[in-house]
Amino acid sequence: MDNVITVRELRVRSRDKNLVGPVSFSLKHGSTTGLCGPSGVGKSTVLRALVELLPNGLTRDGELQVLDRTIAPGKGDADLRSKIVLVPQTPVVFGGSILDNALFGLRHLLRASQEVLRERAEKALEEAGLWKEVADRLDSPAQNLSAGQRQRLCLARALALEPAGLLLDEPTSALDERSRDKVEQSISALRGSRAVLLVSHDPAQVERLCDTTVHLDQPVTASTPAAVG
Ligand SMILES: Nc1ncnc2c1ncn2[C@@H]1O[C@H](COP(=O)(O)OP(=O)(O)OP(=O)(O)O)[C@@H](O)[C@H]1O
Repeated sequence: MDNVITVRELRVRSRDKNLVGPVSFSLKHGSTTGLCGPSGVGKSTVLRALVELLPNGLTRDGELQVLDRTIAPGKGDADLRSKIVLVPQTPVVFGGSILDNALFGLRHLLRASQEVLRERAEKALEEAGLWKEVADRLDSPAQNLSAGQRQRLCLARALALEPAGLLLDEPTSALDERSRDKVEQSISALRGSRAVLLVSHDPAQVERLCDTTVHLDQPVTASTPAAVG
């Protein structure tokens, strides 16, 4: 199976209004795909649709296939969300330690000894490019990390689940150049091992990190000629 995610004619609707799409694309194992388009066109909404975490009132149709499973609308579950993990634009850091944060999610999904869980979390911190900066303070509060480190901690939390696909929503939009470079290095290192869908407003970043690009156009509505026939 080469494709981790395949999407055909995906649309997101709010009651009778088409908000997003139709859009079709596939994410190949080991490749990084940019998701681009003007503000408000629906990039974040597409990411949420892929993990079946749309806000109340929004529904999707069209085909969504994750690995060898077709996900019917409304049938997303924990299994889907451990294989495909969404890292939101604003890093969510919980009140505990750096290690607690890296383990969050994994603790709920993996029945394993503390030792095994910790190994997985440490590996994920390494993969996210944060290990060297936090190895000597895993028990200190995650809230003390810088914005760039928080973003990489969220990446580590996602990677600890060993997902086949990662959906990254503008992971560097709030960062200075130095922090951005570090996050980009971490994303770059995922090439070959994960399918990554990266929402970015920055064409240079897409050029640096992505193998292919999906351009999201304004939604097709019933009144536009493109929707007829
Ligand atoms: N819960 C909701 N109910 C109704 N409409 C919504 C809801 N959430 C998002 N939308 C609408 O869906 C459209 C797409 O929003 P979305 O945030 O996905 O765009 P975006 O391309 O990610 O924008 P940006 O680049 O500014 O982050 C917008 O018109 C937005 O107003």
